[in-house]
This record gives sequence, C-alpha cells and structure tokens, in this order.
Amino acid sequence: MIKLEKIRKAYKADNEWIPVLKNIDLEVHKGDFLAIMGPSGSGKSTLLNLIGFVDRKYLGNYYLENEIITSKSDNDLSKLRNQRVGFVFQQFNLIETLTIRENVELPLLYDGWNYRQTKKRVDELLEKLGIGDKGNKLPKQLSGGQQQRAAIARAIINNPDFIIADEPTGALDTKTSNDIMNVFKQLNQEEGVTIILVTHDPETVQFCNRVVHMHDGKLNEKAR
Ligand SMILES: Nc1ncnc2c1ncn2[C@@H]1O[C@H](COP(=O)(O)OP(=O)(O)OP(=O)(O)O)[C@@H](O)[C@H]1O
Repeated sequence: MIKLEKIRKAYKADNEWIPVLKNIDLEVHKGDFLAIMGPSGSGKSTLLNLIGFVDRKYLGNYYLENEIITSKSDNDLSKLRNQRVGFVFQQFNLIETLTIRENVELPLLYDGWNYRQTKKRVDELLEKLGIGDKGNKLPKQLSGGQQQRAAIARAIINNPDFIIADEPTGALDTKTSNDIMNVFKQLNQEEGVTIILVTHDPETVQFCNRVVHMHDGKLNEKAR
C-alpha cells in the first residue's frame, strides 16, 4: 500500500544541512499494525509527517497504491491528507469549543456530507468506541482515555486508507494506555484498519504486528 524508496531529508541549521532521514526504505501493507520506535531525535516524527502527506520536502520516492506521491502539489497533498489518512496525537488535539459529536463529524463535513447524513454515522461510531453517551459533551468534560477514543473516532470516520498515531498513549496512565491500544487492535483485527504508530513504550509495541527501529535517521526492522 505504502512504499518508501531511498527517502532522504535534511534540515538546515546555522547554514549547515543536517541529515535527518538517511535512505529510508519501508513498505507498509494493508492491514499492518506497525510500530516505529527509536530514541528522541532519531527522526520518527519527521518520517511520520512525510508518510502522512504533511511534508513534501524530501528526496526519494513515495508510492501510495503504486501511484507516485513525491511530485504532488500542496493542494493535491492536502486532498490526500483529508481523504486517505487519519491522525491521532498524544494530546488528542480535539477542538475545545466543539462537542465530541461535532469534532468527530468535521472530516465528513469537509468531505461534503450534510449534517443529517453524518449524525447516524457519528453516533454509531461513538457507540462502537465506547463513548456513545458522550456526543453532546465538550472535550474537557471527558477523561484522557475518552478524549483519545473521540480522537480515534475522528481519525477513522471517513474510512481513511491508514491511521497515523504519534505517541497516542504518551499522555495516558498504563491502564488507559492498554484500553486505547485494545481499541486500535480491535480496529486493526476486526476491520482491517492499517495503523502506523510512533511510541517509546515497549508495552505499546506488544499490540502491534510489526516493529521498526529508527536510529540516527536509519531504519531497521526487527523480526518478532
Ligand atoms: N523543523 C525543523 N527544523 C530543523 N530541525 C528539525 C526540525 N524538525 C526536527 N528537526 C531535527 O530533526 C531531528 C529529528 O527530529 P524528529 O522530531 O523527527 O525526531 P523524533 O525521533 O520524532 O524525536 P522525539 O522522540 O523526541 O519526538 C532532530 O535532531 C530535530 O532537532
């Protein structure tokens, strides 16, 4: 589904280019539940942003479903981002002034749905993720784990090709982290949702079916 070929990226600091991704090759297949691990500063978030069409300043080739992404315009990339990838963040990133239902329906409204069409779909998904009674609440009225469930609902509401999650359990206690990882696992196993996540936490990795390690801009896959 995703194929990265010899991806290189550098940042400029004090008139010097610092390489951050060094010839990264990676294939992600439909239904993968992939963890990216590695020390702070090794390039994990940089790689994730590139996979999620946030960044187009890199060298090498990126194929999505055999289509080359590398030379797309900003406009085309933001379309891809809206339609084909769902994002989940450490700090949930829900809009504080909108209810949970409104947060989750936003990607559908961007996609041209009307309110009447979205309600049933949003309510069903909230129910499935165990927060069916929270649709009318504001994010701050929910626990961290419940907010992350809402963020996962927002990420998958328009059936993206894959989910990208940057330290999705980083702000949660151990029990809640396990609950959230079970949500991801269920989505992966029962609905075939492809998930790519960055984590520092070895316990989180146990839920995944592949793990790759970043070290100083290079990627290694460990057999499991
Ligand atoms: N916008 C930027 N401009 C310049 N340097 C950057 C920029 N973003 C990241 N870097 C540098 O690139 C390197 C990799 O950063 P990145 O955030 O990808 O690492 P990471 O593995 O995700 O780290 P962490 O686990 O701490 O989040 C770091 O040395 C960082 O300082």
